[in-house]
Amino acid sequence: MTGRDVIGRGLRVLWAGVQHEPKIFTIATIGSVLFGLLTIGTAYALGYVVGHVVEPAFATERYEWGTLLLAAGLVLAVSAGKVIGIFGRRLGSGFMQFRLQALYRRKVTRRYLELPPAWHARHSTGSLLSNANSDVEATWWPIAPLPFAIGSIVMMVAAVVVLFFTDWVLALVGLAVFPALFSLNVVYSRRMAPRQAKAQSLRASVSGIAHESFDGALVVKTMGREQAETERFAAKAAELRDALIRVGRLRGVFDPSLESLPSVGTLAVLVAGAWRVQSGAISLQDLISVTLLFTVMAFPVRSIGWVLGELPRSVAGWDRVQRVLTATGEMAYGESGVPGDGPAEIAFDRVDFSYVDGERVLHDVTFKVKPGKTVALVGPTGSGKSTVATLASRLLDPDSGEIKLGGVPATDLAAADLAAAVALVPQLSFAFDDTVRANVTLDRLRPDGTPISDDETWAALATAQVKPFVERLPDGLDTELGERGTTLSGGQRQRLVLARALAGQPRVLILDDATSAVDPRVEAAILRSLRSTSGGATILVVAYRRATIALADEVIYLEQGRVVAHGTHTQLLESVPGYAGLVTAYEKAEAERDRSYDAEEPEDDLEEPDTAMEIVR
Ligand SMILES: Nc1ncnc2c1ncn2[C@@H]1O[C@H](COP(=O)(O)OP(=O)(O)OP(=O)(O)O)[C@@H](O)[C@H]1O
Repeated sequence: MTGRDVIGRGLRVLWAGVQHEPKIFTIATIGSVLFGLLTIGTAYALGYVVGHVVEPAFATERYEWGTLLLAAGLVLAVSAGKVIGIFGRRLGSGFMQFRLQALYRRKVTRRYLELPPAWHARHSTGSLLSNANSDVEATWWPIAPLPFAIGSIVMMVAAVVVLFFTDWVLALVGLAVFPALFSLNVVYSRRMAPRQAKAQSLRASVSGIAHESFDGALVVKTMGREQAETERFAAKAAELRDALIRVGRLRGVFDPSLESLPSVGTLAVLVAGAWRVQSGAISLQDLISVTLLFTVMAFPVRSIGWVLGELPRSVAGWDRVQRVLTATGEMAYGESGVPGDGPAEIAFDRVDFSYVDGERVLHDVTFKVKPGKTVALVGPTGSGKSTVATLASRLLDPDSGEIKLGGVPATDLAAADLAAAVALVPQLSFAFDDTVRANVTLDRLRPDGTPISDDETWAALATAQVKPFVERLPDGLDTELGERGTTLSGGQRQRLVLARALAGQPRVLILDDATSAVDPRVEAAILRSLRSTSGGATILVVAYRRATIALADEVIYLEQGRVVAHGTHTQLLESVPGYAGLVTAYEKAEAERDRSYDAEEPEDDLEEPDTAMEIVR
């Protein structure tokens, strides 16, 4: 992108911002123009004071009180006007900048949530954070000095006009200095563009690495990778440092030039002005006014540089924000609901799916889970169980074939209806830094529009076998869980997340290895409790334990993305050698684990500990 493009594009970005906040922008610009014109007024008012008060006082050695008061009034009036101008400009600029930043943060975050898991898999958390923070800030940084810069341009034009009325020679000095100032600002921003873009993208990389290191802190520590990880971060941080130094160097060259140009103008005015005063073409008052004009204008004119100098960063930020806002791939939702109430049927019909082009993960998957039934998905690792669970909850869409929920194609369901009807409890449980209650209810409303009550929350906690634990917490449902629920054990967190799914009274419940960190006896109790109390849900459970599998009404056995067998556990045990082998292996592993669990204290979290084992066939 060339420098000219940057200015053009940057101004278009700012124009988009102005269109969002036209009223505030107008107030800020009027304030700024007022300030600009009164800045010229200041120079001429002070010139008037010198010409009408100071000069006569030197000549006559006495004050003209009337003129003195008039001069004082003039200076005060100009200052008061400037105060109003500054107030309007600053308030308007701040409002505009912060409102736009807030608006675009919301837009970016909203878009993140709409984009599909495949998009998230391609973008690091660090760069997403950088989009929502520094990119949005960079985009709207120059909008704050924009009204000031517009006021300053008006001021420069007005100053040239006023100068022509004062003296054409001094006006020529102005005509030389002001365009030079403007041009210098333009060259500055063009040179700055590539440097700012580079620094902005490195900020995202540094943030990405930092985020990854913090997230994986435990791995880094336990694997003794602190040094390597520190070096990886240091290398990127050094690149960012160098990029910022290159930005700083350019600033170092241009800033003093921009600062000193008006002073050169002042000097030129003094030289030319002294000659004009001598030749009687202008008065001393005029010379003072023009000299002051160049001095007081130096500061506002810098605002043009603030805008132009930051435009490249703004454009770089805008491009990165737009990449998120215009990213496609989100799912289109229909407008249907899941018909009727109570448990809903899940049906897969000839479903093919691939994450990456050409690498098919599911082949021709067809099965039905009748309303209210519990079906276990069983298969070796990588056979596609999680993929089926993810498709069933419509986080992904199949390449071909169809998935129906309650007889309605999943793609026809409205987003809210889908979320209300289907709950997926994933392998990785996530808890918010909030209370137990907030984590379970998520402020959701029941179908009749009322909030989920405490009784319902307790019921969900009981079904998830975590009620006794929550009861023992110091503040019960009001207990704060800390960041990501770090105050909970893995099993407690999994059960809390399950309770969250249950509290929404889903009609389809999909458990993707959702209780892996839970004692097998508790897991069995959960499933039993789910079947007897939730009553309203069809359950699809990715299962790894014989006890869980045996609890299901039916089993779907997957191998390499294909449904190899579908029937009861007993039928499959007898007729499918692969299945029998896998379940036997699970059983052996469980026996090992059971021995270790038996050696520990018995779990007292079970709601119905005595019956939990009975249901294990
Ligand atoms: N996000 C992804 N991108 C690309 N390939 C993926 C992705 N997720 C899973 N896969 C691939 O899809 C196949 C099925 O994975 P899936 O997670 O569904 O299997 P699974 O049966 O649940 O395995 P496990 O029992 O180990 O959890 C695997 O070959 C896996 O490598």
